[in-house]
Amino acid sequence: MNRAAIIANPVAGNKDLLHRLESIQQALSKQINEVILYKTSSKGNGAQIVQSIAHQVDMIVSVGGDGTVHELINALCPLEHRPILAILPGGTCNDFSRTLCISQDPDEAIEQLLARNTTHIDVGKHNGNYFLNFWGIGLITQVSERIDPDIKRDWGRLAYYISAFQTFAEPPSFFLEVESESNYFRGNATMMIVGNGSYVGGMETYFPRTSVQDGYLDVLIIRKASLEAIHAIISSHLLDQRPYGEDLLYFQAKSLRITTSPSLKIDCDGEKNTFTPTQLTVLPRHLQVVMGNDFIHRSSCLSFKDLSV
Ligand SMILES: Nc1ncnc2c1ncn2[C@@H]1O[C@H](COP(=O)(O)OP(=O)(O)OP(=O)(O)O)[C@@H](O)[C@H]1O
Repeated sequence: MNRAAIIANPVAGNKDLLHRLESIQQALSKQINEVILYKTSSKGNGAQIVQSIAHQVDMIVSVGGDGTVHELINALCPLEHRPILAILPGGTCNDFSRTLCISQDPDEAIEQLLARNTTHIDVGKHNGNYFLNFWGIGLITQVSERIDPDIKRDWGRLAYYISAFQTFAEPPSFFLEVESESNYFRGNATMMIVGNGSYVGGMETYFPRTSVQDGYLDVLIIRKASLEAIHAIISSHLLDQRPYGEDLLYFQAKSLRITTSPSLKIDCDGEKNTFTPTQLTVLPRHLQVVMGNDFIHRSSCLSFKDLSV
């Protein structure tokens, strides 16, 4: 490997790694001829940096949270030559780094970066936007929109759960039509979430068994935010089975066509810039990433006990 670029977001939640950027650069320089360090100057600058350097580097290291990773992969994924992506978790939730089993401890994460064990992972795509972790509408969007930035800064991941409890008291309801290659749903719903990775808000709440290498997106539609639906989700965790119940629907898909009434704001890896209707597809093994030590082991025990798709 000849060249790498570190792209760090100085305003992301966890500042531990920011003070160590020069030492990370030096450590990588022992293995790689040239390592360039960039600090983003504003939202969108990370994407500009990727567009200007991607053809010259073999690896891009994201230092920041899921918003930073999301911005970088949206510039990386449309390219023909895509450098390897490495993630050093420097945000608040760091969902995608967790899916890749990257340690949340800065020293261990740097060790894993230096080991440079890589694998290829699936990427989700909707209307020209790319996502690694999740795509959602309804309750999930309202939960993250209601998060108080002061609570997020002081309480980190807990802010998501405070907001979830507040939103659950008055869940949204909308008309949803979803068509995949093997499933069709039409009716009222309170939330739809599509997972590529398994973490949302720092926890494996919806997709503890999803794989980023199976060529499928996992789809969960919650018709009603009822105790029955919560019970079905908790039971699926405890029993290692697909969530099943009157108030929800769970399936896997390679492509989805989604319409809602009214049009809804989409939460995609935590970014909320797009609206329904939309079409989703999965790009199998589209991106080469640096993985954590347990990734291979975790991937080998991901299937549900009930194997039907
Ligand atoms: N220099 C900058 N100034 C302001 N915003 C920036 C800058 N660089 C990047 N951003 C934006 O900051 C936002 C927040 O960053 P990020 O999501 O990585 O951190 P976080 O919210 O703490 O982490 P997480 O999403 O994992 O909870 C992202 O949308 C990113 O595009």
